[in-house]
Amino acid sequence: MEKMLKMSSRNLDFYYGDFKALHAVSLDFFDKQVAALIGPSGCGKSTFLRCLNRMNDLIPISRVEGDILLDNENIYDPKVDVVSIRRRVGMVFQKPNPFPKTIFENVAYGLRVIGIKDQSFISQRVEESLYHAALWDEVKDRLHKSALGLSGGQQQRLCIARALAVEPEVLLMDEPASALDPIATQKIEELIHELKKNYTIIIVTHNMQQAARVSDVTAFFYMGKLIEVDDTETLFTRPKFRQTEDYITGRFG
Ligand SMILES: Nc1ncnc2c1ncn2[C@@H]1O[C@H](COP(=O)(O)OP(=O)(O)OP(=O)(O)O)[C@@H](O)[C@H]1O
Repeated sequence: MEKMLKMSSRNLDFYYGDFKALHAVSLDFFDKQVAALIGPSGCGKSTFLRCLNRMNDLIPISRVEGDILLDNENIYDPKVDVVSIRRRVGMVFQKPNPFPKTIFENVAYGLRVIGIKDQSFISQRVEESLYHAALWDEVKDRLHKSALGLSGGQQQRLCIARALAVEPEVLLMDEPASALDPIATQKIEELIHELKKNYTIIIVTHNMQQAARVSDVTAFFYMGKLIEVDDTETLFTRPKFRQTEDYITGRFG
């Protein structure tokens, strides 16, 4: 099947004040694929991820040069509405960050923000989102209890449900399992496998086994540069560059 280009960065430079954190990164992401971003601490993975839904706009000293295209439209074009970009490109963070509200209200939150008032529509979307985040069975009898009573792994799946509720096209995940135990991590990995049937997923991970398990393509970053991107299996078995090989064989990082 022909892969469809969903998102891409073109010659992306990123600065925190005078510090250049990304150097001319050009990278393509295809529809219904999982891409993993790997590399040693500080290489710019999270910075790059946050550029993809303009989360870095919130950092006053930051500056972006180059383009990021979503369905061929530059998301940094001044005409573009940032809120609509963040709706289309959802994000899940390293530490589960549910709001101190009920499980139901956490998932309904984004729908209320965009002005949806129809209660039966909201209820239906909450149920669907929890179902797609593989959490419905565990919470269906306690929807109106606090989200803070859930386990860490459940909270992270709740955050995924919250992101799914507004029907994003792309899902960004910044080390979504690094704060979780092995069983909760496995559930998140299985979930990623299911979600890629409907979404483009881009995941930052420190865990190379995880990248190998969940992703179709892997991109290796080093010191703010994209060194190499390839099919995950190829990158992990026949990397083209010395730095990639050194990293994946554990010589540094
Ligand atoms: N808000 C900020 N202000 C200034 N510099 C920053 C900021 N955030 C990140 N940096 C710097 O930008 C570089 C890239 O950081 P980034 O967090 O993107 O790396 P990373 O590869 O995701 O690292 P890690 O795996 O440790 O999370 C680092 O040198 C970091 O110190």
